[in-house]
Amino acid sequence: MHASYGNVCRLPHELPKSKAETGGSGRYMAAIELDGVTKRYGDVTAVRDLNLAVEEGEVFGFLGPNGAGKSTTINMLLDFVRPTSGTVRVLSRDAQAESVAVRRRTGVLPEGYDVYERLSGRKHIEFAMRSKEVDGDAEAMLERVGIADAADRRAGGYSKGMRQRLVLGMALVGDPDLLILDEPSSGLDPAGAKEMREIVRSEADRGATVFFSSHVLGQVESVCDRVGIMREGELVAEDSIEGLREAVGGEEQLVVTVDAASEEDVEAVRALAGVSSAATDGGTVTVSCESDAKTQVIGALEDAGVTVKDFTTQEASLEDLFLTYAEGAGAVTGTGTGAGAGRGDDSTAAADTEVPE
Ligand SMILES: Nc1ncnc2c1ncn2[C@@H]1O[C@H](COP(=O)(O)OP(=O)(O)OP(=O)(O)O)[C@@H](O)[C@H]1O
Repeated sequence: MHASYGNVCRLPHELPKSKAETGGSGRYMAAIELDGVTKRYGDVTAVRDLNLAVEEGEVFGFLGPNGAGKSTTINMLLDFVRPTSGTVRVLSRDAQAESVAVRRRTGVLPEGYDVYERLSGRKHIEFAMRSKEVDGDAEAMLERVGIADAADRRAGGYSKGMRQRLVLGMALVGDPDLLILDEPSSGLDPAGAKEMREIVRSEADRGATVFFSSHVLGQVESVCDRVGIMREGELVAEDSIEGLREAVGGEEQLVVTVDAASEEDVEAVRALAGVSSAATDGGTVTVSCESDAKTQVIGALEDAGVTVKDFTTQEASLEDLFLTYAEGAGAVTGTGTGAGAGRGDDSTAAADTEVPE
């Protein structure tokens, strides 16, 4: 059995104090800390002066186009690759000097993991338990990842998605403090992708840190607390998705369906702070505004006696943001004039959109 760590990783600068400080102690609790990390392969600088901190209990999405340095970063976390300069700490330990201890507390789902063709799923989980020196219920783990029915079949006969589920089960063995998932949705059907999201959230809820790379931005958007975007070896963005939206100055477009609205009604909306424009055709009111002004817009219309039947919003999707940061495309405006990428309303934005390569 061997693993190849294909993708992902990022580094931090400043931790949000709300989650990073614990119990008034003032101590930052970082599960991953990269400080001034550079990795060169001959003339190629795969990672350049990377500073990144991922908090304990955080779900962090590590994004970037091909060749951005994600895999190299992940490999440095696991001491499969050593930095040319800088320091890497994982679970408060030195990633190089204490790599065995780090790996014991870390569950890894590598990209392109090869299963033992002749061993059953159950044997794989039992193998992971022995490696981690933990006891556990292999059957229950297979149940959790949705392949209990195939527990005693040879993994060589598993489909791609079943193999992915199996390797996820192996990563979850021993309730690791840190989960590193490289393209975890790869090969999964929509139900499997949903289950994966639920597992990621439940792992975070029990206190684990989840660091995962993905090109499926809908998945990232729905599960990550923060994301980091790598470009040409450098971390070009690190924030919550909402924070990235604000950083690129994106406004939202609010389309309100009403019984009837007059120019006078719309004037009240235009007067609100955070509203840059508003117009009506009588049956709908279209407003460009800052995200937190939406409630006031609806309120102002209702105060003016207008009956609001429905409304939709359009905002920059993670795909828009990704293209802005990773590809250096034009600014995201949230009104359809941004990076040329798709957008949707709040309920459908960026669902399972693959990053263009
Ligand atoms: N062992 C190596 N020898 C030489 N160059 C390498 C090696 N590993 C990575 N590189 C180079 O470092 C850069 C970053 O590669 P890396 O695999 O970290 O990118 P990535 O973001 O994971 O890409 P992808 O999304 O395609 O997996 C690339 O230019 C790559 O060619």
